[in-house]
Amino acid sequence: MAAIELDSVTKRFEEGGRLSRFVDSVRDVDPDDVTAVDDVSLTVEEGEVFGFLGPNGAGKSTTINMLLDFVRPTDGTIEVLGLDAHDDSVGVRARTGVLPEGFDVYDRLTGREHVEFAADSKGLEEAGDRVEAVLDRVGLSDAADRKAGGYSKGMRQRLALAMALVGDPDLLILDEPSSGLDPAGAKEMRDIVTEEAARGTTVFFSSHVLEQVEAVCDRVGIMREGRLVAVDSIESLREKSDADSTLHVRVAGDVDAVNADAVTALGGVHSVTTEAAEDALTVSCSGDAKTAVIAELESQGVEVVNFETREASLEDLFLSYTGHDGTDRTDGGSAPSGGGEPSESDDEREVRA
Ligand SMILES: Nc1ncnc2c1ncn2[C@@H]1O[C@H](COP(=O)(O)OP(=O)(O)OP(=O)(O)O)[C@@H](O)[C@H]1O
Repeated sequence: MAAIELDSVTKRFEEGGRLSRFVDSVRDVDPDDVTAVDDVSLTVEEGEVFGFLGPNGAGKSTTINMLLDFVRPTDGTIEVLGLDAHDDSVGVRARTGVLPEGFDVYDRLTGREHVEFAADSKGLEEAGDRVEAVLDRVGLSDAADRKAGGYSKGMRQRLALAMALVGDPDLLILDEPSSGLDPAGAKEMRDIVTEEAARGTTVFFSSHVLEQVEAVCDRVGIMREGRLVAVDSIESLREKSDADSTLHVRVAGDVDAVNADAVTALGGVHSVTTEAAEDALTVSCSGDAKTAVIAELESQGVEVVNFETREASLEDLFLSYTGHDGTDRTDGGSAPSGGGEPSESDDEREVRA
């Protein structure tokens, strides 16, 4: 069963406040409205660790808020853990642990009282041992009876994680979970995500810290201007991306004898440089062009001594899919139905913005 199912979900925030009779009769949208989420369809399977990425303002928090019925979609349907996100929001929240972005503490309550409060809101009875266990798990046992107003930023974030974890939720929604954590805290948070996944919990994980995402996620979805422009495993996104991999090839004999123009002419190859001193050439190419490069060298009778590849980093991928490197990948490659094709021109979007 799917843990999260979004079907053609759109969320428009009405900014203009104009009466509907003044609204454009064709699109029925006030040009001052903000389309935070635009016709997004997405399925996250049970037990998956799913990374939700996108630049500032892409629509990630709005999507998360719709899963929890804090915000209602303008169009489309949302199911969480097999329940309707709106009609069964109480049931969804009882089985979901949430670490919200920008969580703040109640200064006068202790850490323990915060987690007890979270346990109470999830309807857990006699939760004392479970509260103790999650405080221990996030490394707050020693500080549990101190007022949270005196907690450091990292301790507040650990407390938020403890509140999300109490009651062994079926779904964990983590919005920027490593914010404020030092490297050791970020590693502990990753370990907790991995442990939760091993116990079968679905984790929906939004973050700007791409190494965190790469370390823990099975698949990622990339949002851009409200639309889901790619959904896949990081490995597949790498294969399909325009972001370059680098192939460094050492050859036997004179590298200047290589027909570099023929290599450059191969599909997916963007540049070739030769280094005579090292008898090597460096090829910048898309992930799936590397085999063709080696085959071309062999067909020229060049003996390949060895080769190394450097894959595009997740940051390169992110930039290539969100267009922040100057390219436009709104074709999405692997975007699911409703997520890939642009539904309006850039001009229209400028008018809206
Ligand atoms: N309550 C609201 N009223 C009006 N516009 C809103 C509201 N909430 C979000 N928006 C707008 O919707 C768009 C998407 O915002 P959202 O917070 O979902 O982005 P995000 O991807 O979570 O960004 P960030 O990474 O900065 O947190 C933005 O243009 C934002 O200004």
